Amino acid sequence: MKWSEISIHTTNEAIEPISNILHEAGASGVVIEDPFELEKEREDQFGEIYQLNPGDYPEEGVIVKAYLPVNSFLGETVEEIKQAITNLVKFNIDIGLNQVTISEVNEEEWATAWKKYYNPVKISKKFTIVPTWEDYQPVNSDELIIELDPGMAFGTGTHPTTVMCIQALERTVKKGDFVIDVGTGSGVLSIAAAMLGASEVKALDLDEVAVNAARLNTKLNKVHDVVSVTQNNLLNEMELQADVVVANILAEVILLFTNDAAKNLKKGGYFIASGIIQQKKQQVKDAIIEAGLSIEETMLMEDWVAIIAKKN
Ligand SMILES: C[S@@+](CC[C@H](N)C(=O)[O-])C[C@H]1O[C@@H](n2cnc3c(N)ncnc32)[C@H](O)[C@@H]1O
Repeated sequence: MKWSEISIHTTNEAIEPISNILHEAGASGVVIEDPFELEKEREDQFGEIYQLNPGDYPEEGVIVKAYLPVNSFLGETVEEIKQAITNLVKFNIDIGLNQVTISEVNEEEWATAWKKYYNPVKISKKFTIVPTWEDYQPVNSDELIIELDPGMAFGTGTHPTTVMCIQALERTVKKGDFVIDVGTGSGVLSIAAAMLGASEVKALDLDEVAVNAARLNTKLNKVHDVVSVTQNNLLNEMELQADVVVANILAEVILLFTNDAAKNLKKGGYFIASGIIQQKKQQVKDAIIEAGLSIEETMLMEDWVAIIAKKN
């Protein structure tokens, strides 16, 4: 697959809304080139010094980059992104230079581009995500480490929607549980569930690239005996009884399978739904309640919402 890199020279203030616009437009990940990164102390946190190239960073403002698949919608998508960014001015957000450039990258370049910006990150009480090419020494003896090579699949583990899912899994998964992960991407949530003590995890994704990446990552983290990865459209044809169903997919997609999520849960089981923008929160909550579940908790991180619901 060919990928296109969209690069936006903007301001610090606009990073978050622009990242949201890019995610909404289907970008698999967003990279921020902020000159502040060059100054930042990283040694204390991870015991390592990172080699960053000043040539990659703008002198002023920040550059937000994202990767979009080259397909027949690309032109429209880019126009929508440009329009949405320009609209930010109406909300008094300073978009700075607002220089938007598009360039094509091939698969290999895309994968290596990620590696430059992807460092170990402690994302919850228990978990630290470490890219496979980093040599990381745990800070605490009870720290759980997920090694990841996201490859071309979504899921570096550090996106707010993923972080909230992992935090929700920490609260809901018990030893011996059966967990279903809908839209597994790199497999990060399935790996986390297995490390939290689940005895069986079913990872599902429609995208073959994700299925392969998830299989690779489950082996890398030595949880492949617990996690099975299958190509599947949402929960279609599934008649299972899980303790936890977790899904980090956009609200529009969650709305398509809230009934199936409820059907595939045991009594007392949890549905963790993430990837929801604020504006869609109520619609998703209504659908979850309509499916017979009760809302236990609503989490919020950087404008993203995750919901923990229970089957009573
Ligand atoms: C936002 S990513 C989440 C990846 C990972 N679970 C995480 O939390 O980082 C959403 C994933 O859902 C998958 N997906 C989208 N539509 C799907 C569908 N209809 N059935 C199964 N998977 C789907 C995508 O391929 C992608 O890997």
